[in-house]
Amino acid sequence: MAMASREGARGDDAWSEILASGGGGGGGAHIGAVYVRRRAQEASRQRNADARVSLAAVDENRPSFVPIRRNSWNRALSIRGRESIFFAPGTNIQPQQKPSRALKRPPKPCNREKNTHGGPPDLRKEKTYFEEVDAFELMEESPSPKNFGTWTRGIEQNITVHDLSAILERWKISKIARCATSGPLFDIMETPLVPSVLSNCSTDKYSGESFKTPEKDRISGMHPTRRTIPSGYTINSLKNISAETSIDTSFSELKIKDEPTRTSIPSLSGEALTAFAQLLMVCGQSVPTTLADVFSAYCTLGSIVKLGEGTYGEAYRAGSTVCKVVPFDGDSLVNGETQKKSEEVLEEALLCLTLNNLRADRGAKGKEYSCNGFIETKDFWVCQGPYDPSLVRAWEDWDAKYVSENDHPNVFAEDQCYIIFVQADGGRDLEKFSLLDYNEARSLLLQVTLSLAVAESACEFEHRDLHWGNILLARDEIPDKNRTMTATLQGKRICARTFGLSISIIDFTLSRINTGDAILFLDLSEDPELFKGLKGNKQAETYRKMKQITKEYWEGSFPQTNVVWLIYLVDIVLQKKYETCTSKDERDLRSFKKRLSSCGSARDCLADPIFSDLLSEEEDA
Ligand SMILES: Nc1ncnc2c1ncn2[C@@H]1O[C@H](COP(=O)(O)OP(=O)(O)OP(=O)(O)O)[C@@H](O)[C@H]1O
Repeated sequence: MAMASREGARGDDAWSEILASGGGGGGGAHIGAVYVRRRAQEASRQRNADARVSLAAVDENRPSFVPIRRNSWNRALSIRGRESIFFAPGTNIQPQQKPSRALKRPPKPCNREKNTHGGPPDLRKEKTYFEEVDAFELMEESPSPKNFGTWTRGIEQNITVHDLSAILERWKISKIARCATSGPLFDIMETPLVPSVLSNCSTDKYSGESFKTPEKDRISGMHPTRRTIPSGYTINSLKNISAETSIDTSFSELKIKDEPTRTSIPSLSGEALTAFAQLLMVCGQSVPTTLADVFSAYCTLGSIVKLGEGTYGEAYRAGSTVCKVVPFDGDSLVNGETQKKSEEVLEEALLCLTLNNLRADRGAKGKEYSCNGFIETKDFWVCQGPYDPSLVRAWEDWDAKYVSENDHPNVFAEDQCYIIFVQADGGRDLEKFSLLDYNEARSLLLQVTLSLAVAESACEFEHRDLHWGNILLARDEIPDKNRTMTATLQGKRICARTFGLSISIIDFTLSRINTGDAILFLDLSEDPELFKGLKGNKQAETYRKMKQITKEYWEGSFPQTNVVWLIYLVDIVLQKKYETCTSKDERDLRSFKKRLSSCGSARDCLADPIFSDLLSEEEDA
């Protein structure tokens, strides 16, 4: 079974082991809270079904790879409401059970390490936490948002450094409080404690086994979950907290009022903040700003170009960055869908920040795990107000050329809220990108495999939606066939030949990750439509394979879901082909695909002979 091989291959010298033994497993991970990004019924299934039908079939006799025109019907999926299951390190979790429990008050940040791990209080954590808050308050003293352009952050290549640890800590506390007031949607469980690696997403050393999310097959009797109450939490005390701190502060209370510079933020001692307030905090803002203010920090408004669209977001090029604009918290349907809520947007931001932590240029040197294959999120902004005319113009230009499936931006209310994800420009998505030759095809496959292997080993990452619209490619302007990229896997520096291609994986809407303190995932069982795509359609079949693998236990760690997307990717390469594709190339790719089906994780796949001449190991990082 996949899990067995995953565990079996974990060792001190992962890379040698991979080379020698044909691969290891998904590696260890951390344990924390589980948050379900739960989807609700959709408003416009039919629209998507129609689109699916129209584009799915390439050839009647051949399985289709082709999703709907705008990449996939899952674009129309909604994430509406989340359940939360908290569990302590070492816990075996059981799906969907809500036992009765009493919870105690959450400790303050300064006590958390002690309370959770039995060690001394970690004052460093408290310090960084308050540094984050201080930084935030300094921002409030900064020039008014009206003079946004003068702020010393987020502009062009400047990257805002977020204290993920502090953000997660605050988010968790607030989340618990929110859950406590909103009914029995979450569990807290405790088993013997092992250290947690809060928010570092395995960039520090850990011994994989200690931090692994419990596997489902362990749950069925072998290791019955001991559900007890972690110290410091009771339902009643949580309710008290939320009452004390007005956790139900409505969004309207936080909206821009007449005074633009300072919005009152719930007191720090109260711990809990609304998701909207936390989102502002993550963005380093006291109040929302305007779309024009954000975009003019990156480019002149006249130069904005729309690059692509999804159900939730419109991607625009702004200078050297790409800004993905996602409306949220509004009542109106957008593209037939309910808008995302602040909480969902906040959790997506946390996921992006966790993946950012894997980047080689972020955080501590000598990381155990690093890779640059996930799109870099440079910043986030909360905006409110009319859709800027410069964006409307860019939207209409794109529509004239490609015919948008999205609603015209004039549907948005004048006081609509938006989150802007400021990302690196990853290039063109695979759907539109033409590979030149077999080496580029292998480079694509290798970089995706390597990125997944690192993230899967570091933080139990599973993308779960890696269709061709979610892989971006860029080719070096000056081709250098000897170009390499490096990644770190369990402390070993790996060098991979790229043949001048670089890939970026985007769109983590369906993804699952273990931040070290929390598991973020989407409960796909709430969306049966996802699994009803056309028979023979490669993408639809891939969702169904994931369902088989996970047995609908979506909170669990199943690195094999990464493998099925790699198999899908080989199919795409075989289908797209490239001019110089020979029958030998095709044969090699087909046998690679066959071998993939016996892999249990992306890390297993990395050991495949198809990559062997492209990979080398560097001296210890
Ligand atoms: N960082 C980026 N660099 C270049 N192009 C991008 C970038 N981000 C997004 N795009 C373009 O915009 C398109 C839509 O982006 P994305 O998939 O993130 O939107 P979405 O609304 O999250 O989609 P979904 O409906 O699947 O949730 C992509 O397929 C790609 O063409």
